[in-house]
Amino acid sequence: MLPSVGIVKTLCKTLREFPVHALVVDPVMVSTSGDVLAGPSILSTFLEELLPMADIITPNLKEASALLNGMQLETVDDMRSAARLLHNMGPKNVLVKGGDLPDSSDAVDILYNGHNFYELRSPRIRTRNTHGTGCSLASSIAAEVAKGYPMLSAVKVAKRFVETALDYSKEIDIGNGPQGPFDHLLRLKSHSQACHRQQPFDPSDLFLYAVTDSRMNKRWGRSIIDAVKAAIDGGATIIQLREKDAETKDFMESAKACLRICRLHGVPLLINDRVDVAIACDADGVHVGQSDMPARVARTLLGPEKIIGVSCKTPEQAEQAWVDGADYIGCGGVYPTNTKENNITVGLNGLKTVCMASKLPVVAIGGIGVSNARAVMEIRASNLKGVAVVSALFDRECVQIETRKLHEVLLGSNIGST
Ligand SMILES: Cc1ncc(COP(=O)(O)OP(=O)(O)O)c(N)n1
Ligand SMILES: Cc1nc(C(=O)O)sc1CCOP(=O)(O)O
Ligand SMILES: [Mg+2]
Repeated sequence: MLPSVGIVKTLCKTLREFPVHALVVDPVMVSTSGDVLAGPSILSTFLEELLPMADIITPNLKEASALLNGMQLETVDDMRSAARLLHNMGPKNVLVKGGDLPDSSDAVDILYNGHNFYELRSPRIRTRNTHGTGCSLASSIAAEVAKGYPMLSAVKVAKRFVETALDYSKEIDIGNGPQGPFDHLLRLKSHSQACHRQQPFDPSDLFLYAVTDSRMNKRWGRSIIDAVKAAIDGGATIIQLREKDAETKDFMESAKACLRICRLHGVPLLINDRVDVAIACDADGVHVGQSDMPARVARTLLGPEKIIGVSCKTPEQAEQAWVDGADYIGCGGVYPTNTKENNITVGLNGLKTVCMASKLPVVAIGGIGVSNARAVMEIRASNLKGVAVVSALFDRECVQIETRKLHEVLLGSNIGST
C-alpha cells in the first residue's frame, strides 16, 4: 500500500541502492469495494519506476484493469492479454489473479513469464472470509522465493496455501463487514484436517502428464534425470516414472534424484506400479493398473496425503477407483499405441463414456501427441483435466521442445476448463 508519489520514489531509490534477492509487488490500487486507492500520479510513478524492478506483480482483476487504463477483464483470455501487456511494462513475471472472474466455477490465476502462460486452477471456495488473501498470497510467494524455489513453484505453493487456509477458515464467523478474516495458522493446529494432507491433490496438475520410458531414454542417450528436467522445463505439470525393467535399487536412486528436481519446481512425482519404491522415496504418489496393487491397499500403505491414480477403461473400473479412494484415473488407450503392448484402444467415445461415469478427475492416455491432442480436448468432459504422454515427449530428440509444443496446443484448448 504505497499512498504517495514520494513514498514510491523513496522506495525505488532505496531498492536501487540496496538491491534485494527478489521483489514481489502486490499492487494494492483498488479497495475491495472498487475504490481506486492510488491516484493517477502515484499510478504513473508505480508503472514507470516500481513495476520494472519487480520479479513478480500479483494484481487481481480490478488492479490489473486499473494498471491498464481501465481495460475490461472478463474472461481467461482477457487475463492472458492483460498479463502480456503488464509484462511488457517490465516485471519478470505477472500473476493476474482471477478470484473475481465472473461466471467461473474455478478460481483461475494466469502466470506469465514472458515465454509461457500457466493457467493455475483450483476449486472456488465459497466463503466471505477472504480478507487479506491477496497480501497472504504475495507474502507466501516471497517466502517461497526466499527459500530458493523457482517462481512457478513458489506461486503454486502459495496458491495452495491460500486455498487450504480459505477452506479451513470458511466456518469462521467474525465481524460484520463484507469480508471476514481467514486463519493463516491452520498448519499449527493439530485438529486441522489440512495438517494431515499437506497439499490437497490439485486436478489441474493432470494438465500435461509426462510418463517416462527408460527404453526411449536409452534410445536417445539421455538419463532419466535429464528427461524429467527437460519435460518440466517444457511445461510438464506432473511426472510419472514408468520404469518397467529397472532394478529396484536403480529405480530408487533415479526416483530420489527426480524427486529433488520435481520438488524444486512444485511438480508432483508419481511412481508407476511400485508402491514400495514410492514409499521408500517419499514420492508424491503412485499410478496403479487393474492388475497392480489395488488402490484401496495402496491407500492404506501410503496414507491420505499421497496421490493415487488408477488405469480405467470402463465406467465400472472408474467407480471402483472412486470407492477405493483414488485421486484420479488414467483412461486409455485413446488411440493405438506401441508403447504399451497389447493395449486395448477405447477411442474418443470410450474416453467420453468413462469421463461421464467418473466421479474422479480423468487424464487421457494412449497415442496422444500434438497432432491429435485437440481432438481429445474437444470431448469437453468437465472432469477431463489433461493428457498423459510417453513417446510424444520421450521418443523424440528434444524433450523440452516437444513438451513445449504440446503445452502450447493444450493451452489453446478448453481442456479442464469446461
Ligand atoms: C496416467 C496413466 N494412465 C495409465 C497408465 C498405464 O499404467 P501401466 O502400468 O503402464 O499399465 P496398467 O498397469 O495400467 O495396465 C499409466 N502408467 N499412467
Ligand atoms: C502407459 C500407457 N497406459 C495406457 C493405457 O491405456 O492405460 S496407454 C500407455 C502408453 C502411452 O504411451 P504413448 O503416449 O507413447 O502412446
Ligand atoms: Mg501398472
